[in-house]
Amino acid sequence: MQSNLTSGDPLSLDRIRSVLTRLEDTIIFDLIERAQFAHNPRMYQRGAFKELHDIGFDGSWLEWFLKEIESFHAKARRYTSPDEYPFTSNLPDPVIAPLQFPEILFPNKINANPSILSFYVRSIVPRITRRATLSLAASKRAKGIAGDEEYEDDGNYGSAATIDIEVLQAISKRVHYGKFVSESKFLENPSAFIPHILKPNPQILEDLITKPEVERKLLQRLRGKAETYAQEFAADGSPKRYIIPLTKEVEVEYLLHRLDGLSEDDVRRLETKSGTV
Ligand SMILES: C=C(O[C@@H]1C=C(C(=O)O)C=C[C@H]1O)C(=O)O
Repeated sequence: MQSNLTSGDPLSLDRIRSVLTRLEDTIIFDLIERAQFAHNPRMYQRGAFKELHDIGFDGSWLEWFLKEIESFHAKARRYTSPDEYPFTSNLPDPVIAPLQFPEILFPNKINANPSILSFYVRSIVPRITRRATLSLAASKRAKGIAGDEEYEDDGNYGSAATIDIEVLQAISKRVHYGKFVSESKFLENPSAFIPHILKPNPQILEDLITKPEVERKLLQRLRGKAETYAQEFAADGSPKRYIIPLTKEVEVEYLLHRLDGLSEDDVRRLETKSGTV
């Protein structure tokens, strides 16, 4: 399948929104898979595994999985693509030359993954694994296991972490696609944005990029998918109540730096453009 970055118009809002819709499906179905396992809070606690400390790693089980998997993906040049962002810092260089992607985005270093990881571990995992955790506790009580030993840990640390990483990568891609949305909206009407970048006004920029009807249809679509595939998520909706605002934060942050390093002439030339997407 052609990448959205190398075929057709990568700044077409319709194309970008179709990528966001596909990522919704990936996120929902991966969350359903994660919900089959108990919370397993040990996986997210730094220092909980002596075995990791013994090999010189003092992060959490999940952070170790991220480091190991993202180190390989970095060698395979995954993070040279403008739509892929790692959670791990100080990754190795690619072993083959990076692909030459078109310069679509304005140079930036925005990476919201620390916020995504924290929200996922603290808010999403406990909610979506609640049913499996309670079911595990009931089966342990039936075997005479009571108290703390009843709860939360089914030992499936490898399977659960593998799925966690798929979810995190999909949420990260979805949130950072906000950069393409912002570039598209900026080039459509630069003069609407430029005054609020030159005199930074995040609220006005957020108002300019917000499309309430798009958000309404998206949430309606998601409720339908959740009711069809994952009733336990339908009422909650917390992932989207976080992912949309964070996507917009990325959009605004990208816009705030969209003129960095440009000369007054560059800005003036942009102001005369409109509808260049
Ligand atoms: C992503 C877009 O920008 C904003 C963010 C949205 C989201 O995160 O789902 C939806 C609409 C906009 O408020 C867009 O316009 O499609």
